[in-house]
Amino acid sequence: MALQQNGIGSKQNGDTSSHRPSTNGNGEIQHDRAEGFTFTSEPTLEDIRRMQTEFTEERNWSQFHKPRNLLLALVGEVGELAELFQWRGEVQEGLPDWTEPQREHLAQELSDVLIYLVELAEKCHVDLPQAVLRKMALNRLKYPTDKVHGSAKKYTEYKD
Ligand SMILES: Nc1ccn([C@H]2C[C@H](O)[C@@H](COP(=O)(O)OP(=O)(O)OP(=O)(O)O)O2)c(=O)n1
Repeated sequence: MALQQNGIGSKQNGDTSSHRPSTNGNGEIQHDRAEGFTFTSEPTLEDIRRMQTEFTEERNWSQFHKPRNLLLALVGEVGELAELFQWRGEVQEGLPDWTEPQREHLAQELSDVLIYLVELAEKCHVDLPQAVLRKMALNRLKYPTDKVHGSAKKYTEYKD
């Protein structure tokens, strides 16, 4: 697995040949769609699950990493993430006013959230990548483009 550094706001390493999965209108994964900011393709969620399992097993911490504890840890990290935005007002996409140390701190807090989320899903036996595909399909059904285009209302507020 090739782990690459990809700082917040960077533009994907200039690697135009890498796969960039996205979904079409039917939820099928497509590749190589032109976008502004994209992620590198690795590590996958399964890679992250496996690396975190190694990390906890090496420390004999599996005994503590039960679903409820993982949920509390996840919520704690979401709180730390929120603190970075607290009292700043709205920020622009790409965080142009943030310093490099602030961006790195943000990258770390986002990573903590993802790591605990992936481990919580694992311990609950939820296959997270597949669950995301199913949920996005549901979201598309709930929010048909012709009905909601340009509106941020919740689906319960739309009249048929
Ligand atoms: N019992 C633990 C402790 C840590 N971690 C891992 C997962 C997170 O990615 C990160 C969390 O570490 P900390 O609890 O030290 O939290 P922070 O890294 O956010 O440090 P701080 O709270 O000082 O900001 O380390 C873990 O899996 N299990």
